[in-house]
Amino acid sequence: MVDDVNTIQINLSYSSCSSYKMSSPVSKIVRKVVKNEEEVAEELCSLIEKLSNESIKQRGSFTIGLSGGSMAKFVCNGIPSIQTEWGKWSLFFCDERLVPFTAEDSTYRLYRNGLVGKTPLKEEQFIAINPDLEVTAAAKDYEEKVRAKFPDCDWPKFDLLLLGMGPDGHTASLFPGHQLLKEDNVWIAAISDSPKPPPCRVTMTFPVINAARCCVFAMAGQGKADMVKRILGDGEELPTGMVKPVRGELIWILDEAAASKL
Ligand SMILES: O=C1O[C@H](COP(=O)(O)O)[C@@H](O)[C@H](O)[C@H]1O
Repeated sequence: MVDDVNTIQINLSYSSCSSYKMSSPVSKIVRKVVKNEEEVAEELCSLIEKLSNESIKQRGSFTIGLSGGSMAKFVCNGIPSIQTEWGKWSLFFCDERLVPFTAEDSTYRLYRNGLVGKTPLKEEQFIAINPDLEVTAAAKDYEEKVRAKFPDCDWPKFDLLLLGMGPDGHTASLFPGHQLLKEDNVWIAAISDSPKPPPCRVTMTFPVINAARCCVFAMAGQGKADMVKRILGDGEELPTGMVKPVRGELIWILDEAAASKL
């Protein structure tokens, strides 16, 4: 379990809304290195268990944002065994590929297949995109769905966002050098020129990500080591390095291989 996580409550407020300033420093950063991929999943899932129970105790619900790729594997393998009040969860997507739910690369599909039937979570608890819409309409529609869960907010305050990091340093569908890195008007943005296929996606914007109570990166393997060093060691301002929760906590869970160049 992440050593310092017990102090997380210091940063929590009871509201589900947040204000946002681009330049605010991150409140707290925790870095945890474990042995291997299996331990990354265990560490991540104990953290999810702990934060879900704290959120439910304090606010009566748990709001979590999911990412695709390797994060889905960690979560789907590990969380079926945690102890939590599953009925109080709402699951959102930090980003999603605009493909049918039957497509291999649909992130919703990964989580639905991995969690519904294997946990008490029900399909209705997933706040998913409408993949039949054109990309700008899909982003607008998804923002409306998220706003309905966070009424009257400037910026929503998710209890936990699970984020990945691509080999180019992207996170969610926020890619290096892309104009969306500066987007601070909308909660959910459309991207139709993603350098990583598929080209059309919807993504949470940085003000939403950085308003969360807690953001977590979890990764394993030598393939992540160079980029981990560039972000955490050299402090490069790539999208992953721009995740700086304003009044929240930032947690990195790495295996020894991913941390090997730090
Ligand atoms: O395309 C995406 O990639 C990132 C990173 O995935 P990973 O497999 O390299 O961990 C992921 O976080 C994002 O949700 C996804 O759309």
